[in-house]
Order: sequence, then structure tokens, then C-alpha cells
Amino acid sequence: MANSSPCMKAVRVPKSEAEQVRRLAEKLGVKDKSRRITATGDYVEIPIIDSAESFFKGYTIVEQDNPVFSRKRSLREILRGKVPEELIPTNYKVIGDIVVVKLDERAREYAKVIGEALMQINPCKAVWCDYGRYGMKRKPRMELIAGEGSVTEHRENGCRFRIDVAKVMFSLGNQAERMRIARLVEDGEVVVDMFAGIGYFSIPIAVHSKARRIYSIEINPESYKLLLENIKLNDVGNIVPILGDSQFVTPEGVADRVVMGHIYCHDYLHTAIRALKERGVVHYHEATPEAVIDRPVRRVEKACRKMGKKCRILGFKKVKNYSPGVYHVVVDAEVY
Ligand SMILES: C[S@@+](CC[C@H](N)C(=O)[O-])C[C@H]1O[C@@H](n2cnc3c(N)ncnc32)[C@H](O)[C@@H]1O
Repeated sequence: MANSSPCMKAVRVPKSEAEQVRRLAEKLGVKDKSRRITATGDYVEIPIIDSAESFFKGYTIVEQDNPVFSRKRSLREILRGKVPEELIPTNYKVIGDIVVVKLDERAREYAKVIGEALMQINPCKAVWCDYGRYGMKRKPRMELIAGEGSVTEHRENGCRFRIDVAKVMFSLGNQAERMRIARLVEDGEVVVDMFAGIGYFSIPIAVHSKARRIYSIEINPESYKLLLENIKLNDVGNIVPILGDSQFVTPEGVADRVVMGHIYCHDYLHTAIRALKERGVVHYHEATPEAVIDRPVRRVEKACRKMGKKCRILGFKKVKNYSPGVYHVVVDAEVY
């Protein structure tokens, strides 16, 4: 499996250019907010997220050996004496101007005070507690614990996403993968995004590639509505949004590439293969326990065999840790 240790990249610029580069990183949504901007001598380092280096061509990219982290420590400081040390969250995510935090079962009685502390250290309008996702639609179970509002605009990789955190999921951990796929798309390709959501993959593909057409299929009307808004927001004209179950509405024989961005979608592999032209690439996602780490590859190979097709595994990559001992992985396979 590809190395997945967290990347601590930063753009190193002379002080005089720091503000300009910071603004660019913010605008593109690629500034790593978990680390602080640091200055050494005449140079400033602006932390950026994994795979964002290509936005800073001509600048020096460094791997930070001693990154300075922000926020987490101050959350601990604010909550010391109010919340038992071991129940203070060590991690949370910022989506646009909303903070989303997961709390240990025992920390829930302190939800309000934790929410207020998070509002103190983040310029945000609301804090939501995330109780996980359920069903094939991956609907989040969320509770408002401070502030108000659930709709926000998140920027990443030069794309804008309008999102309602109370209604649809958003995984910041998939950010690098979304950009990786967009970069693989070659000029003139037709792409099918079988689990489009609010446009997680479709929007970056439309923004960063010269795809001829992207069929974006989404079953949940709430996500579909946001997908339509995001198409407008990013001013892209090559996405064909389709509301429906991809098992039934996926066009056949049209695609150079199919994105299966759902971690429980092995039952849809045949549909994905049918969507391809004579030859094409499938990006198949799965949440798989470490003990059966080769299961996703086996499933792709089996589906191809059943359909009388051959396949060549182009890549197998960990996207992120899903839960203890379970990985979210992606298989890239050429099918012909
Ligand atoms: C939550 S997204 C996956 C997240 C995404 N890969 C990312 O980068 O963050 C999966 C989407 O697939 C949709 N979905 C589930 N089953 C579907 C189906 N049969 N047809 C079309 N869309 C489906 C869900 O409603 C959801 O919006």
C-alpha cells in the first residue's frame, strides 16, 4: 500500500511575498489550517495540504520537520478544569465557517461548553457534533452544539462547494484523492461519477481537466440540489447531473473513466463496467478491514471476469483510516 503518513508541506517564500501566497492558498482552499504560518530569518513558510504543491509552481516547497500546530493546544487550555482532560477532543474539522467535531460518548454532557470553546478559537458561525453516517446515502447524524446555521461554503483545490453539514456528509480526508482523480482525467474524456453527492469528484474534474462530459449521478435529492448549486457556483458547463439510482440510470458504453466514490459500492461494479467504452478505467472505493486488504482488488477482478472482461490493476491506494483496523482504499483498474 502506498505510504500515507501525513504530509507536512509548506510553501517557503521571502517575507515580501508571504501575504500574496497566503491569500492564494486561502483562495484555493489549500492552506493547512492545522499548522501555523512560521517565519525564519527572511523567509516565511505557509503550510499547505497534501497534493496542493502543483498550485505553487515556481515557489519552493519544503517538508516541515518541526511544524507548529495551532488550535488544539489552546482548546485544551480553554477547557482545562471544565472538561476532564481525556474527554477534550483532539481533533475537529473546519468546513467553510462551520466546525464539526466528534465527541466521545462520555464527553456529550460537556457538548455545550466544548462547542463554545471551539467558537472562541475558530472564526465560525456554528459548531456541530458528528455522530456518524448511516445508510447508503451516508446521511450524517448531527447535533448543533453552539451558534447557528448549517449551510456554508467550503473551498478546496480551487473549487467551491456549497454544503449543508446537517444534511450531507463532507469528508476532508478525501480531499487529496479528489484532486488526484481530477489530474488523471485526459483531454476529451467522458467520465461517469456514479455517487456524485454534491459534486465531490465531478466539480474538481470539471474545474481542473478538459473532460468532454461528466455524468454526475446522485440518488439523494438534497445532495442533488447542492450539486446543481455547485455546478453554477463553479461556472462549469460540462457536467450532466442525473437524479436517480446509479444502478438503473447509469449510461452504458460511454465512459473513458468511472468514479465509484462510495465505500460500500461493490454491488455496483457490473454497472460501472457496463458504463465503460471498450476500454476504460474504474476507480473503485471500499472500506476494507486490514485482515482482508486485498478484497477490493479481488472484487474488481471477479466482476471483470463475470462480465467477460480483462483488467489490469493500475494502482491500489489508501485514502484514509476509516475506523480502527479498517481502511478506506481505492483501486484503479483498467478494464478491456
Ligand atoms: C457521501 S458520497 C461519498 C463521498 C465522496 N466520495 C467524498 O469524496 O467525500 C456518496 C454519495 O453517493 C450517493 N448514493 C448512494 N447510493 C447511490 C446510488 N445507488 N446511486 C446514486 N447515488 C448514490 C449518496 O447519496 C451520497 O451522496
